[in-house]
Amino acid sequence: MSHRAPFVKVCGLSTAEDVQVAVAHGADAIGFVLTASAREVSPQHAAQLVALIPEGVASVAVFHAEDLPTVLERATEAGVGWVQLHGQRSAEDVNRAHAAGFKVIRAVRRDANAEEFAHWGEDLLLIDASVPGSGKSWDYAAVRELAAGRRWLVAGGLTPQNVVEALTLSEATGADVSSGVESSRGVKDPALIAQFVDAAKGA
Ligand SMILES: O=C(O)c1ccccc1NCC(=O)[C@H](O)[C@H](O)COP(=O)(O)O
Repeated sequence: MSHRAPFVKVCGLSTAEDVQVAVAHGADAIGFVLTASAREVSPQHAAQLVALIPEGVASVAVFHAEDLPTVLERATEAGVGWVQLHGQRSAEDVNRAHAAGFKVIRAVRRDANAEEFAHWGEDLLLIDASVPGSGKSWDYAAVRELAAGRRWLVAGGLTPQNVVEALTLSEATGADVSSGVESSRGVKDPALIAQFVDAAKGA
């Protein structure tokens, strides 16, 4: 792990309070799920929350199976600066998102083929559990060599309790959380968001 404070992204937010708590505690990125999910928000709703995010904190729209034209349309409507691409993707998708003015987090499953771990031009790689947003943890040390030298986020099953260990084991640039800061599926708990960001930033 680098000696710089880890990059921390909190994902699947849907209320002003949750955004404000994450920002106040020093989150580097806030994610809005614009794909089918218990956490899905409309691009219009996301736009209202993006307006609360100060300059210097990344606003991220998260997608799964959507094609690039749909990604770009929804992300533009939401007013985010970044897109996070899960699902079957190509280097061309990354290029097209860049050409449209977005920074890109490309998400890969921890058990993806080795070629998917190659650098396709994304700004950040995110290495996730097999099912994104499922809250399932995995062996965070397993991809350390594969991802060495990359800027990447560890994700999947992180909590305020295990994020420091995950960052240490994985040597990732940062961490991403959703389920681990929820009181029930899709419902964020501001106190858990604060605990997570504090813990990760102290790592
Ligand atoms: O959150 C979802 O439901 C979701 C659905 C489809 C694609 C991505 C989704 N979420 C992405 C994330 O929240 C994070 O990148 C990551 O998977 C966090 O997972 P976890 O902390 O285990 O919930």
